[in-house]
Amino acid sequence: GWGYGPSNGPDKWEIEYPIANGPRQSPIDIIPREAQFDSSLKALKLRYDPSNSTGILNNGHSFQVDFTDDKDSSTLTGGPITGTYRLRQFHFHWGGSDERGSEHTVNGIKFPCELHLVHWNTKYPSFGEAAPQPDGLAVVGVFLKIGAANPRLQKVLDAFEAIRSKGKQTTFPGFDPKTLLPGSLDYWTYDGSLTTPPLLESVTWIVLRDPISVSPAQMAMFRSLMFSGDGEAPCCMVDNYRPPQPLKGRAVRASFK
Ligand SMILES: Nc1nnc(SCC(=O)Nc2ccc(S(N)(=O)=O)cc2)s1
Ligand SMILES: [Zn+2]
Repeated sequence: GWGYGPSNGPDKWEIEYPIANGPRQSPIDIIPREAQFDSSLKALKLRYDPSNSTGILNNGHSFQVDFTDDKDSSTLTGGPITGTYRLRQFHFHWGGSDERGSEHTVNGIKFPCELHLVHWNTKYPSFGEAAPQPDGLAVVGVFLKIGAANPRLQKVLDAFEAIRSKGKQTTFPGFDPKTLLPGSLDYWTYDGSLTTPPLLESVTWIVLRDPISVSPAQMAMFRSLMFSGDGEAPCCMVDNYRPPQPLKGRAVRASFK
């Protein structure tokens, strides 16, 4: 199956997923001076209920924190989207060292890590039905920048000993993802895709301008996870990011001047 190695990584995905060369692929390089300020863009409204967080899972590509999404209790509204999108999970992408790891870049600059909060449009009955629709998903991206240790992030990292290898999961109750957001919700937005197979072109991307902090020691903890399962040759989970894709004429709008 697909992965991030030399034989199954991003340059090979087009073989099984030809949409990899589609017109609205993600991530992209964001060039702030080429983004169009759009005064009609609304403020992002993120309302998350910590009681909706259920578990944390190593899925062999990243790790994700899953949320119960059978009610409108953890939602994204406002911003560039119409209607209500429900939070399903959040996960991260990171590098083997601090100078790479993010999927989106800004003026060609890579961050060491990027957080994705994945939401689906409640005009569809479920995530699975929304995922293939052009307006099916909305992902909020948050950059992580090397600085002071992030105590809120540390709560997630403290669960890692239970999910070291592929397929491992454990309960992760009562976590509020709002604690992982920067002070400002100013954002760039564009029409894109999932950044991993099946690379569905169904994502309204909302990338926050301001990063949150992560320390070098915390980045080392991300790199202690394994792509491999128990009993397989151990392979550190690093460089699980897709590089920027061609913009192909898309507009990138900014919610701020
Ligand atoms: N019918 C379907 N069910 N599930 C899928 S794909 C599962 C899924 O959530 N994939 C996913 C892949 C990439 C991203 S990302 N990195 O945020 O663009 C988010 C989510 S298609
Ligand atoms: Zn992602």
